[in-house]
Amino acid sequence: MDPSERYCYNPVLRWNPEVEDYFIKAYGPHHFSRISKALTRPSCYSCIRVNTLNTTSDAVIEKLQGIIQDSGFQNGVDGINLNKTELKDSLNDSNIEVEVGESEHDMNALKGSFENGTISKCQIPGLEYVVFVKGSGPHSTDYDYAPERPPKEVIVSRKCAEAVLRGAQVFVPGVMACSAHVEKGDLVAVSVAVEQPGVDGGWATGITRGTVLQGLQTDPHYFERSGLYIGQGTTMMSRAGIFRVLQGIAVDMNNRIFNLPSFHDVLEGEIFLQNLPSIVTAHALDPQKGERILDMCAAPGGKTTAIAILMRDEGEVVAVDRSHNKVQNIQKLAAEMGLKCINTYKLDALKAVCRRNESNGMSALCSDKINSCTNIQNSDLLRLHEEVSSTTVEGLDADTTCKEKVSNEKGNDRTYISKADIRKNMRRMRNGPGRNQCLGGRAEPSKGFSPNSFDRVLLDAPCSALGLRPRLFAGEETVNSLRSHGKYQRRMFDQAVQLVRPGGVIVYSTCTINPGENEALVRYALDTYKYLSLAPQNPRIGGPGLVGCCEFPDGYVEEWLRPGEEELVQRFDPSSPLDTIGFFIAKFSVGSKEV
Ligand SMILES: C[S@@+](CC[C@H](N)C(=O)[O-])C[C@H]1O[C@@H](n2cnc3c(N)ncnc32)[C@H](O)[C@@H]1O
Repeated sequence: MDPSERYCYNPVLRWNPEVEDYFIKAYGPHHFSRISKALTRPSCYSCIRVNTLNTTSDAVIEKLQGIIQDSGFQNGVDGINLNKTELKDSLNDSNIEVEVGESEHDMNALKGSFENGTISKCQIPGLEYVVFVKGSGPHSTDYDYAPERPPKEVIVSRKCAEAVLRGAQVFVPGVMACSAHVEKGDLVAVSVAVEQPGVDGGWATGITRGTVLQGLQTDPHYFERSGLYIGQGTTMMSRAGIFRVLQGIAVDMNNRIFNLPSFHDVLEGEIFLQNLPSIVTAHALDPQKGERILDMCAAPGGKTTAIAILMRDEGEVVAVDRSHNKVQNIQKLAAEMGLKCINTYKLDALKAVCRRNESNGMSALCSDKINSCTNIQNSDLLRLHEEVSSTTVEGLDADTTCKEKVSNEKGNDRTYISKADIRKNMRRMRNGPGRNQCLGGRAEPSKGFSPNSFDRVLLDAPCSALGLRPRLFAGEETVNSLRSHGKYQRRMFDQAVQLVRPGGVIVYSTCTINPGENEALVRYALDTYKYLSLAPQNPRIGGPGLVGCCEFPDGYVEEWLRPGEEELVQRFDPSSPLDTIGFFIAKFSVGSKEV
């Protein structure tokens, strides 16, 4: 095999065959293949939301420029220097039709945002507080291959590789296999073990941790790893060390396929790394000062804090999540950003509505102040909740569903102190103690809220996360698991509808490309609740939704949007010039519930 075909990054995303058929019906074969390709790559820029209550975009840009200079990025070491033409080309390099009218205007504003340099302000009206930092890639890497002297290699797990593509290092737990005789300081080619179809019809990588590689075709999964090389690095310990210690950096990645500056733990309280569609979601909700807002699936709090800042910290944002630890994370983020209007609760969003108990004469004990029920003994309601909960998909828990801020970098608790760590500590000293140092309070449980008690509700639903990038494998979702996600989301939406007041607003969003969790939810909402209508969103930079329906081999028909509805939702296509994650936003106006 030609080494240039083997030692390169050209992954093909694998899907469950039925899911692939379904998506091909939805998008057409060429468009779906572009989406699949785009999903294997990270977006070409980092998107930073500035906390306008504490600072300004200009101040943040100045600080980030200093940090980038300190870290050597600007010296071309990491290839981040913005090449205007390159970037404009990458934004234009698509066959996807860009929507017209307002959206085209916003789209041009987005392109314009990149024209001033490496770090730039978003030029979409209203989003000037969003800052973009341009990355680069894909770069080709010379792995110094010679027929008799194949490069020393390290194979990493898929999760590790996805984190590396986003800018992380290779940590010890991520290493699956390594060449014999690797010593500290060796240059190694890093490839990824991706799931392959197994004999039992499932998927498996088939590589046991600790496998010795010879660099020969007899190595396990040699041919499958063709085109799955994610860069070159220097080992920070010997082969024996890598498989003996439990943590630390195993490979310092110094020759990456994609270079994206990492701003984790930088300027805490002043900025938040957030995907552009998530920021747009908060705008679509259009929260007003003094209102009472519910964020039903709020952790880690990215959209909660964006909403609170749009409200200038005036009013109340009730942020709930079913995971205790995740609720604490929202509290920490709110404290870090200095936001006072956020109240957090641990609550299963499927049980978010509490009612007066009319059947046994007991009154619901709802706190007048916060309308949060602290006690409820309605057996009928509880039974209903049990039924609803039983539709929960196995494994659809907090950790697997909130993938927007995926943390694969398990090895972050490392003992090795790199120059990067020293720089980080210096920055911390400059920036104050930050999120990790501030204590989170207790995650107060809630038994739910009174019907009609919120002006606006955001349901950023747990989903299949099939829009997240970069992704190297998509075979785990089946048509049935996708349908289960849809059922779960409809049950949550039912709760949202009860909690919002007449005249209020519901925004529903997901980070998946699956129409069954997007357009089909909108169809369910409009057909079930006649007093709901789709509302226009501002800004609108995403594309139109999918119109029509899909008939499955088992006869099930999934209905999407009807003509005229498509321009009222925002669908962020990962293969479009915006280069965002796959995302979907629908906004509903709530009419009189009496009808
Ligand atoms: C997509 S993430 C939310 C991201 C968040 N809105 C943000 O922007 O930072 C989905 C969240 O839903 C939570 N979740 C899943 N099932 C839930 C349930 N039944 N009740 C409440 N939260 C749930 C997960 O713990 C996860 O944090």
